[in-house]
Amino acid sequence: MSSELERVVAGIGPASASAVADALAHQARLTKPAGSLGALEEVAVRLAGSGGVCPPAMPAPAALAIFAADHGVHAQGVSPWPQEVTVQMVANFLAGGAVANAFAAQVGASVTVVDVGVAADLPAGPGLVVRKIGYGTADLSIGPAMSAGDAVAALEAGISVARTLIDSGARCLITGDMGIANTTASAALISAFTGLDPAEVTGRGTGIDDETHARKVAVVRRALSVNGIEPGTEPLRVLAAVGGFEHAAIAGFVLAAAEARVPVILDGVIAGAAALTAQALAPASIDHCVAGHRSAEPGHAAALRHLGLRPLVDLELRLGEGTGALLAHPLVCAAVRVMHEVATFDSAGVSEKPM
Ligand SMILES: Cc1cc2ncn([C@H]3O[C@H](COP(=O)(O)O)[C@@H](O)[C@H]3O)c2cc1C
Ligand SMILES: O=C(O)c1cccnc1
Repeated sequence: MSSELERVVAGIGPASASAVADALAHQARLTKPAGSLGALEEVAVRLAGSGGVCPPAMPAPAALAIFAADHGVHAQGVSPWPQEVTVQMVANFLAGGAVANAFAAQVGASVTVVDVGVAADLPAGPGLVVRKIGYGTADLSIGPAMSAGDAVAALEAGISVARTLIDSGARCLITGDMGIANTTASAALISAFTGLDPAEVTGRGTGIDDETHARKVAVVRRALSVNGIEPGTEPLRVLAAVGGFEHAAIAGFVLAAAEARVPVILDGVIAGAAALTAQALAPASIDHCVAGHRSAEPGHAAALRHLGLRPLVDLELRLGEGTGALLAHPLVCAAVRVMHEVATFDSAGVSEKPM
């Protein structure tokens, strides 16, 4: 591990037990039946633990970072879309025309696009951060997708983007991705980190027929065997062998947010695969994450189970870009606002339930 990455990992602490206890006690005194806010109570307690303070800081303003990269495994015919859609969608994000832009506008989040490995050059401009590690990864079904050094460089790109956003005032980070064929790399990472069979965690991505799906499962299986990935393989080696530059960068983004005790809302299957990588490098990093939604990809549900996270929203989205996480942001804010503004039985003079 590089010294910078090591420093971030060493700086990550777990949820504060005392803030969690304070949050649970506070929840119990609010003017509502115990447990009546369901999963939102869990989120509020989680954010108290993450920040180490009760009530937790409002998770706003929020900043979305969309990490974009290309994938050599595209050559195996695992996605119905041409590779150049990645760079075209980056231009679309910068012009404000993607679904992620509409959802970010709806919830008041800023949008930063990060080129960590798109297979074409993009002109620098407002809203675009260029931290290119390469022009797409190598084909992970033939050998390692990237070198160990490139994996660390991509992790550090994500660390640096998270720090810049936090330094400029963001109090909630939201993960986003763009990279044609990245659901294949996601499935390989999820299979490697959960131990589940590729057939259980490989989905239909942007929409593929049965024949393409069977090929995609075989590609994931071959990737794991060609690269010698087994249970217990060192996490950085797994990432370099079968990950994408955006997975590595999102993992770094999560680690840096966790170090700073700023909550991260995770998006779909790509974020899930990246969060498994972050968990393998620093288990406590997940204490600072909220699962924004559950995507339709089967690997995402598997990743969330392994992360121990309960998704807030399930709208059968299967888009990525950060869209599911953006939609969850107002729910996370509402959960925290309850802790600040709702009266207690004492303060409001409301009778408590007799024992
Ligand atoms: C127009 C378009 C916009 C997207 N926005 C996100 N994705 C999503 O789909 C891609 C992954 O699916 P697969 O592995 O099947 O290629 C990623 O780029 C992901 O961000 C998009 C895909 C397309 C086509
Ligand atoms: O789960 C996701 O985020 C997803 C699913 C399909 C395609 N792209 C992203």
